[in-house]
Amino acid sequence: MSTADALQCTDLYRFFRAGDEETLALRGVSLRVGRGETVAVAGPSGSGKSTLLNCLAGLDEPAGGAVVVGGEQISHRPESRRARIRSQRLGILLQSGNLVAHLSVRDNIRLAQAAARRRSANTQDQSHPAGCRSRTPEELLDQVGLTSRATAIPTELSGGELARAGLAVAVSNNPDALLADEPTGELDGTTERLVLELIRDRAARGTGVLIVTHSSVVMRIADRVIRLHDGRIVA
Ligand SMILES: Nc1ncnc2c1ncn2[C@@H]1O[C@H](COP(=O)(O)OP(=O)(O)OP(=O)(O)O)[C@@H](O)[C@H]1O
Repeated sequence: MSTADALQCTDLYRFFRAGDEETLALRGVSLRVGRGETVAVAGPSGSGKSTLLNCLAGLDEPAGGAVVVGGEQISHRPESRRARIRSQRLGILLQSGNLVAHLSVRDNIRLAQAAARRRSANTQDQSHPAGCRSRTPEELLDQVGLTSRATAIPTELSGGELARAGLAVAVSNNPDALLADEPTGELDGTTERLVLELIRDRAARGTGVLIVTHSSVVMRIADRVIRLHDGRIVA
């Protein structure tokens, strides 16, 4: 098992240009998330939180700086390489959801695991990034309390069930790092606590967790809170 941080970025810059207008969404952001650590990222609307998460996930390319996941650089790499690193080393929970609409919850988990295995086979990299074996779909369904909903498709699930199913898929590859954008935004108190317990359990198994959030409950369970303002870390 690598002793590298779960996730680290150095001096990230990201500009957006619309017509004559240029927005500096990230201005030199550096951070590290250790294995087993949970870090919350907070900040006002427009401070750069989603842009940061997208760059960390390799879904967006920073203009400058570097992102390293589990010891492997994901930034400034061809999309095929970024996709392989995402699939093997990252769990990503975006507000837009991470489930394939026509597949059952169980098949969504199987699909994510098969993609990670296929990419491992292609690169001869058989390591389990976070240092322990991946859970089976049945174990993951049990853990998120969805055994009885295993064959349901996403449109048949409640908001809380969708959040739990999304989390099961995001951690199904036993990721080095879990990146979540407002994972509890729409949830009632009970479901929020359950989702946070599951995230904490994942951290206890060695995954580094980074959560973009406005929730004071999420900030309380985090080991650290990073505050962004105007594309910079201010605390
Ligand atoms: N595709 C884009 N084109 C132009 N500007 C963008 C684009 N995406 C983000 N921005 C700008 O970059 C800045 C940071 O946006 P970002 O979405 O990262 O903020 P945020 O902190 O996630 O906001 P919120 O809490 O409202 O989701 C904002 O000024 C935003 O308008």
